[in-house]
Parts: sequence; C-alpha cells; structure tokens
Amino acid sequence: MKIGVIGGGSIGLLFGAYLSRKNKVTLFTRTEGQAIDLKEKGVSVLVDGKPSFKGHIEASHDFKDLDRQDLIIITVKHYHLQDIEVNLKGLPEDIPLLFLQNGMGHLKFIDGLPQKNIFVGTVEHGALRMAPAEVSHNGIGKTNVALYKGNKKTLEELLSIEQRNFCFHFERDFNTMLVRKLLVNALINPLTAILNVPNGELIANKHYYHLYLELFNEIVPVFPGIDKNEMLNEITAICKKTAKNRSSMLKDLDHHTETEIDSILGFILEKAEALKIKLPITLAIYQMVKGKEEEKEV
Ligand SMILES: NC(=O)C1=CN([C@@H]2O[C@H](COP(=O)(O)OP(=O)(O)OC[C@H]3O[C@@H](n4cnc5c(N)ncnc54)[C@H](OP(=O)(O)O)[C@@H]3O)[C@@H](O)[C@H]2O)C=CC1
Ligand SMILES: CC(C)(CO)C(=O)C(=O)O
Repeated sequence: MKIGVIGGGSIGLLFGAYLSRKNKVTLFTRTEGQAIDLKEKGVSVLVDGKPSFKGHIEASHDFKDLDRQDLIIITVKHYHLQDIEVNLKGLPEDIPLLFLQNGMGHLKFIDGLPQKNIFVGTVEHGALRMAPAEVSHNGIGKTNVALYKGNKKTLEELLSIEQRNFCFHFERDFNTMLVRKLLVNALINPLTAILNVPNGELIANKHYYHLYLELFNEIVPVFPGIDKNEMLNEITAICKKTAKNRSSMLKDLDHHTETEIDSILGFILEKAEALKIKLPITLAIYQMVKGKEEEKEV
C-alpha cells in the first residue's frame, strides 16, 4: 500500500517509520532540508531511549506524488491545516484521508473537503521528534480510528496492520471517540499549562484537584452522551499514569510554540454557546492560556 504522511513532526515521523515496515511511505514535509535528510537517512526510532529500528521512506517538500497515494495521513496541527488545504482540495476525491489531530476544531475544516472517504483518529502513543530524521517513541499505546464519512472498507488494509508497539483499533462512533479524548485534553492540558506542573500534580495537590473537579463538572454537561463518573475515572487514571509528564500544552508554552487551545477549550466554548450554556471557569482558563501565548510571543 502507498501511504502518504503529511507533516514530519513527532507523530508524522512515528507513523512514517512504523508504517514503512510493510508499506511504501512518503513523508510530505514543510521544509526541503527535512525531506533531504529523510531521504538520505530514513527515520530512526528510539524506544526507551535506545535505537530500535530505522524506517526507510521517500520524502518530498513540494507535495509531488501526493495524488499517487492509496491513503494520506495528516499529522500537522489543526492550526496548520489551512496551509495544506489547497493540496488536499486538489487531490482525487477517492483517496481516503485520515486526520490525527487532538481536539475537535479540525472537523469544520474536514467538512470543506471534497474527499468521499474521511477518517479521524486519536493517538494514544507518546512521540517526540529528536531531530529531523529521528523520533523517540516514549509512550506505547494504540491508535483509535473511526469513519467520519464514506466507506470503512477504504481503510481496511491499514487496520489490518499489526505490529509490536504499533496497532490500530477501529471505533464505531467517531463523535464519542473524539469527545472522550477532547475531555482528557481539556482537563489536563490547560490546567497543567497555566499552573506549570506535571500531570500528576492535578490530583496530588488538593487545591488543584478542586479546580480540576470544578472544570470537569462545568464542561461535562456540554456532552450529554458521556458517562460522567466513567469519564472522570478515566481522566484521573491518565493523570496518575502520566504523573511525571509535562502535558503537550505545557511543553508548547515552554518552547514558545502556539498551543492547541482553540481546538480544545475553544471548541468546547463554541459548542456551549450554541447550546446556550455558560462556562465561566472554562472561559477564564481559555483566556489564561491565550494570555500565556501572548506573554511568550508564540
Ligand atoms: N506528539 C504526541 O505524542 C501526540 C500528538 N498528538 C497530536 O498529533 C498532532 C501532531 O502532533 P505532533 O506531531 O506532536 O506535532 P509537531 O509540531 O511535532 O508536528 C507537526 C508537523 O507539521 C509540520 N507542518 C506544519 N505545516 C506544514 C505544511 N504546510 N506542510 C507540511 N508539514 C507541515 C511541521 O513542520 P515543521 O517541523 O517544519 O514546522 C511539524 O513537523 C497534534 O494535533 C497533536 O495534538 C496526539 C497524541 C500524541
Ligand atoms: C494525555 C495527555 C494529557 C498526556 O500528557 C496528552 O495527550 C497531552 O499531553 O497532550
């Protein structure tokens, strides 16, 4: 199978490397330099800090041959989707697309695309780009995939790929799948980013835990289909399991990079407004993260 991966960041490199073991992968990068590096060296994957394997891939920065892929996986952040819109809109309508962004802000973008078969996914792996052609697989999880529109059959080959440390799980309902991940990120990411603490502190510090519960109780009515207790237990278990980790939003602020707040709390605030639900705590936390971005001149 010919798989195109757009974006040579942490997730793009991770997916490119693993999928290249059984498929012909081309990574579409923003810069020419990274494409040259990848073509020369392949992608080196580290697991537990040690070299694990090398993925041999093609790479291109001018998006040549994007229309020759059997599947395209999009791994740029939601705020960079506009930059590749013209490339996606120019593709044949029957090429299946798989979007792996956190949050739910990307759904509006997807609705504007002509492709007939579109999938969305949530990634439970932890990955970090160490160099243009090197990625560290820090947390081994799975990738959940659901059909957003079209025919599930177009992704069956990808779903059948089983590899140690890298597997796919098909979810029947894209909305529930994305909302559950959204709630995890809505609780952990903004609070850890503002408070400048690792994930576990949200549970360990009784004052932060109080704030965490207040935020959860305010947001959860926006998603009536979600089992409240089960969801809270799931998020709390993730805080404990990743207690020492700094969330991706906190890392973004550390690195003076734009955060995904608009696709996470911004999306929830928009949805609440449409339902005429007021979310004062969520709005305050959203503004604080936006303020941090401004302070850090991201
Ligand atoms: N990393 C992780 O462990 C996890 C990430 N996710 C989600 O996956 C998504 C991607 O995350 P991640 O990989 O960490 O982010 P990164 O910032 O590491 O990667 C995004 C990549 O997109 C590239 N890009 C931006 N614009 C373009 C463009 N016009 N053409 C081609 N490439 C472009 C960037 O290129 P350049 O480097 O040149 O700027 C960058 O390499 C996010 O939504 C994130 O929340 C979900 C779960 C875990
Ligand atoms: C699950 C969590 C919160 C782990 O840190 C994450 O996905 C992130 O940091 O974006």
